[in-house]
Parts: sequence; structure tokens; C-alpha cells
Amino acid sequence: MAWHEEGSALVQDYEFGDFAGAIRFVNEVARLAEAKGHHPDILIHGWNKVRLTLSTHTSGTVTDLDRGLAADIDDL
Ligand SMILES: C[C@H](O)[C@H](O)[C@H]1CNC2=NC(N)=NC(=O)C2=N1
Repeated sequence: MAWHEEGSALVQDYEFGDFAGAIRFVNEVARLAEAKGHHPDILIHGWNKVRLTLSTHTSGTVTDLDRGLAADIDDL
């Protein structure tokens, strides 16, 4: 999977083996976001799927803060 632009945001979709796997991933992302002070929109759907949407609230655009968080999420 890869990040792609949707509107003025970076988006990536994930699928896990089960709901617990999706929640574990979301918790890892949450810890990362808290540490960086920069947060994605997180959608948990379809039992085992997660959609992360990244944009910078203050500008309404994709900034290096988003690109940096995306790269760190890829390293999880
Ligand atoms: C006060 C707090 O640090 C700010 O509101 C942070 C929180 N997390 C954030 N996350 C994102 N994606 N964009 C922001 O502009 C932003 N601002």
C-alpha cells in the first residue's frame, strides 16, 4: 500500500487479519501522533480496515509535518 493524495490530504488504506489487529495498529499510530503532536484522521471500518487521512489543520493542506508522520507510520 502507499500514500496517495485525495483532495488536499494524504490517504492510506490498511487491512488487518481481524478487528484486534486494526485496533493494535491504531494504538501504535496514536502513540506516534501524540509524540509528534501531529494527528491523522483515523477511520476504523469494515471490522478489520483502517483509513488514515493526513493534512495540517492550520493550513488545510498537506505539509512536511504530514509527510513526516506518513514516513514514520510507514516505519511502524
Ligand atoms: C495544539 C495542538 O498541538 C495543535 O492543534 C496540533 C494538534 N495536531 C495536529 N494535527 C494535524 N494534522 N494538524 C494540525 O494542525 C495539528 N495541530
